[in-house]
Amino acid sequence: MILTIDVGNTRIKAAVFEGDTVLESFVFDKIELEKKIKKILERFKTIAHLVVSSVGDVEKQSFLAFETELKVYFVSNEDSFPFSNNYGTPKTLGIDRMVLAAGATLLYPNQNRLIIDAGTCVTYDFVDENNVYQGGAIAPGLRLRYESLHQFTAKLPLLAVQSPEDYIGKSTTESIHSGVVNGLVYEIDGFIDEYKAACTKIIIILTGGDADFLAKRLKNTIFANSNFLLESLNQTFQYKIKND
Ligand SMILES: Nc1ncnc2c1ncn2[C@@H]1O[C@H](COP(=O)(O)OP(=O)(O)OP(=O)(O)O)[C@@H](O)[C@H]1O
Ligand SMILES: CC(C)(CO)[C@@H](O)C(=O)NCCC(=O)O
Ligand SMILES: [K+]
Repeated sequence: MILTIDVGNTRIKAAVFEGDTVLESFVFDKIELEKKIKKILERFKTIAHLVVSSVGDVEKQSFLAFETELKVYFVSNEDSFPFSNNYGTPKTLGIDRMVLAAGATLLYPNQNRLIIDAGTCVTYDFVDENNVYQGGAIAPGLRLRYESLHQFTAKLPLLAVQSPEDYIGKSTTESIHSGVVNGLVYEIDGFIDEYKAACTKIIIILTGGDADFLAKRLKNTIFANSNFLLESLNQTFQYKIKND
């Protein structure tokens, strides 16, 4: 049994795996980290590995504290991955993006794949049918868009995410909801259309904290899987064990 942990820019996500199956998943704040891990380990006594991928600012020590009970493994850019990397700056490619690319490569062998992760940032990652990671895009996430409008203007209020009634906003709040939600939906549909035009066949995976909210609003029919990063982390670790 393994415990996978994804330290994101805002929150932490974790899941317990037995083979390829998720037994349970968790979301929590950084300050609760050690307490939550302890609780999970008490419930799932046969967890032998803690597998961590982190783009956040959590100290390694918080995880290393558990080394007396199990093996702790941090996924890094130095590991071997199931794809070859055509990114111009592979050393600065986010580890979350590498893990997503690895998961897509292993779970959907020899197909074009686009992984869209709608979290704090929205990232787009493309791995082609020859298992070459080609790159993608980084854009501000849903909540970040609301926060930036408020923070970098004098007059705009900070709103909570809400579905716009229409693309024509008839008030300040409606205009913000339309600009942020419709804007992001159009962006994602626009990217999907570009990739679909370039590839005759492509698998598209939508994940991250806003995946479900966005999936229902897209013109393109996309299956959302908010656990895809954790599943990919599990796959990446299994791949490492097999290839060591
Ligand atoms: N309690 C919450 N805190 C923050 N974001 C939330 C919360 N609930 C829902 N969300 C939504 O989830 C999005 C953030 O997604 P997610 O939790 O995947 O980000 P993250 O933890 O920063 O991970 P990553 O850095 O990998 O994107 C926000 O845009 C927001 O709309
Ligand atoms: C883009 C984020 C912040 C998304 O979590 C992360 O993947 C990251 O810090 N990336 C580094 C830059 C890059 O991927 O090229
Ligand atoms: K993200």
